[in-house]
Amino acid sequence: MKIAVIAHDGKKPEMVAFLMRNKSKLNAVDLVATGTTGKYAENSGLVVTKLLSGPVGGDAQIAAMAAEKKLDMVLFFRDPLGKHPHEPDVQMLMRICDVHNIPIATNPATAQLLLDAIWKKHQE
Ligand SMILES: O=C(CO)COP(=O)(O)O
Repeated sequence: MKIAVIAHDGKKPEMVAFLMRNKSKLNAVDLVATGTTGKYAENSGLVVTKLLSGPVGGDAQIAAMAAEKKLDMVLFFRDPLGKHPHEPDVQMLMRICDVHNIPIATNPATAQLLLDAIWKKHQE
């Protein structure tokens, strides 16, 4: 199972807390993240493949993986109160996930529900 994790700066602490809380489930998962998110994510002790930082193409790299159906799920801890110079990339990533029917969570509550669901499905 391959899961992409992305967090805007204002949401990185929540993202790390989420990873720590779900470490037992995520240990067996192939995790990929945008650059800075990945560095923070490693604080949880999980192994993470780091791509480019979001504003310089990381979101686009994750979108490309989604378009090629190489991802099972995207966990995107968005900060709706922040300004992002790469907002077009953010919109593009969400659009591509919708185009290719890739599950995408944009807040921690949905991320938890999606992870629990995909985990249960894989246990069956
Ligand atoms: O900008 C991002 C998501 O849009 C995340 O990028 P970083 O993980 O490099 O901070």
